[in-house]
Amino acid sequence: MVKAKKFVLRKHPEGLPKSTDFKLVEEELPPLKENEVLTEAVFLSVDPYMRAYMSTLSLDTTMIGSQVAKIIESRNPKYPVGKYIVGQFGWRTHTITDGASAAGSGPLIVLPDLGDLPLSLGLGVLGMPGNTAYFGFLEICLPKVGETVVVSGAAGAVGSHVGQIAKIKGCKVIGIAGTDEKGKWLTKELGFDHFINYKTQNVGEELKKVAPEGVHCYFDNVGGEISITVMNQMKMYGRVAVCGAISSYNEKETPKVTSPFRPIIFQQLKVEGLYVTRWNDRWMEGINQNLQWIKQGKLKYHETVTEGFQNIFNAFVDMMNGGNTGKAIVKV
Ligand SMILES: NC(=O)C1=CN([C@@H]2O[C@H](COP(=O)(O)OP(=O)(O)OC[C@H]3O[C@@H](n4cnc5c(N)ncnc54)[C@H](OP(=O)(O)O)[C@@H]3O)[C@@H](O)[C@H]2O)C=CC1
Ligand SMILES: O=C(O)CCC[C@H](O)\C=C/C=C/C=C/C(=O)C/C=C\CCCCCO
Repeated sequence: MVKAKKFVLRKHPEGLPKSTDFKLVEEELPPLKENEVLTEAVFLSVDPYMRAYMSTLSLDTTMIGSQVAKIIESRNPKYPVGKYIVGQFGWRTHTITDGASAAGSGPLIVLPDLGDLPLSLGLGVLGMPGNTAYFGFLEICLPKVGETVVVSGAAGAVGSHVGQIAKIKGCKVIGIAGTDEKGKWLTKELGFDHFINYKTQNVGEELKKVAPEGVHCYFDNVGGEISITVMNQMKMYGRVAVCGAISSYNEKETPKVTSPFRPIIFQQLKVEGLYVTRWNDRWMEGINQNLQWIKQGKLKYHETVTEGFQNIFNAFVDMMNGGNTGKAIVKV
């Protein structure tokens, strides 16, 4: 009999989540039924959406999240033992699934052969964040060669990926993030043209200096005043991809911000929200293109790894506080 360990939500958090909002429990798993497989987590993802969803999750249910898991027992020929899958199984060590009804949304996929690349990329550049960057930027910002692109949350899983795709597409790229170390990584390693530290610099003034021509595309991961500031400097008919609003996830009420309607109307901006499951039917298109760019050396990835399933809460809060560069993951 396999005993799974899992974190359940004990309390809806107020502000930044606390470890006491969760409880680590064990669950005895039953024998497999026809078509079921037993999986064992090897890497787990921690993502900002988890905080956005927490207030709607039922108490005493397993905290949501995706993981790369190894199939360790199988009664389903589609998922043989030894294969690795990406599944929305939540914060748990072992899971029984029949594939068709995988927990959560998003496709349950068998990881393609990644050669020497780490399996954990299935949670980052070759998974949901990578497809968010690929589809969210290319399908909504519709970048053109020579255009100026601004990315907020630029040093994170999605933002650092968007900026690199923008460089691949021949754009000038300005990243906004919260530490100078992140800025150095963006400009020296990833080829961003400029960096603005929103914690220590005046975003509006710095943006005017590095983009006097104005901004064609804004890929927004953070929302709030940063975004209004960028939108005020956008060119006529600029495009805004609204991917996330992490600046508000820990707030009880949606924070009051300066109205964005003046730039939206006067600069006739196209502002479009996105949710990556929109492209579930093209999932492998994004993964394959991102994989090709990695192999060509055009797309670099970085992971901030926390060791130990028991430390997943720390990994989550550390990411929410800006402790990560690139994709934040937990290695079991
Ligand atoms: N719409 C969709 O389908 C999807 C949306 N998202 C969204 O994209 C965004 C980025 O996600 P992801 O790349 O996974 O996360 P990241 O890897 O970027 O990690 C979150 C980062 O957000 C930054 N941050 C935290 N608080 C604030 C704040 N108050 N103001 C500005 N920046 C802040 C921190 O970096 P720093 O040091 O710069 O502060 C932190 O490292 C999130 O908003 C997420 O919800 C992600 C996936 C899919
Ligand atoms: O179980 C689920 O359905 C979660 C799906 C996770 C899956 O991996 C696919 C997509 C993840 C999308 C992430 C979206 C975001 O991060 C943005 C989420 C919420 C925005 C809330 C804005 C609140 C403003 O105050």
